[in-house]
Amino acid sequence: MKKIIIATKNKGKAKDFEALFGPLGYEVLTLHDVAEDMDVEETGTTFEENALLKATALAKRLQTIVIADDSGLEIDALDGRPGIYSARYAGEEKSDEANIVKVLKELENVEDSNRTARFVCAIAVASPSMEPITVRGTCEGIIAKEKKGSNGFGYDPVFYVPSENRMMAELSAEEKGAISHRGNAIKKLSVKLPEFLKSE
Ligand SMILES: O=P(O)(O)OP(=O)(O)OP(=O)(O)OC[C@H]1O[C@@H](n2cnc3c(O)ncnc32)[C@H](O)[C@@H]1O
Ligand SMILES: [Mg+2]
Repeated sequence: MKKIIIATKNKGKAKDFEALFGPLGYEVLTLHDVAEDMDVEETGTTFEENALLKATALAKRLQTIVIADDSGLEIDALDGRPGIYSARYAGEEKSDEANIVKVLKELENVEDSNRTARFVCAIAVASPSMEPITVRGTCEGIIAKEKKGSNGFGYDPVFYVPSENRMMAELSAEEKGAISHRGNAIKKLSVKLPEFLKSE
């Protein structure tokens, strides 16, 4: 089976990638499989910069092609926060539950029409011999007032997807992949990646 390496330790993200790459015949490997000790500091100021940091560090170490994803939630009423700080919004322990509680508290007095938000996903592909590339996918939604659904990860239980009339956490992995920021980024990658591989 063909293998694809994603420089992530986030198991929810890994599941999303499995839903996207599995049907194409790829086995998805993560840092847990190839470099458990690796922890790249996300010092960039954009999703793209952070995705590049993660992808290039692992590509250098493994001497092979690697993909990385840096993603997050931009809430308009919070001037785009939590943004690139989405994973650690409520503290270093990276708790999905605590992050949701914090966001809902901050939006307590914000009415429905002003609760617009989007998920953003930057994917970087790096190899030891090539200039890396990045793509960005987004997914528009509305932050709900309470949690619903148990699929997915992160902010999915409070992210209402108007086109599906459900929370992201109520979608199956396949349904999420068809409309999500990550799925949209992968669609763009499928256009760009063949060029990248040809010149490698
Ligand atoms: O850096 P890696 O190891 O990949 O794992 P991470 O969880 O730290 O990943 P990021 O730095 O990219 O932060 C992404 C955060 O944004 C949120 N997020 C990203 N994509 C999401 C999705 O599809 N559904 C819900 N929340 C998401 C969630 O809180 C993630 O922890
Ligand atoms: Mg991270």
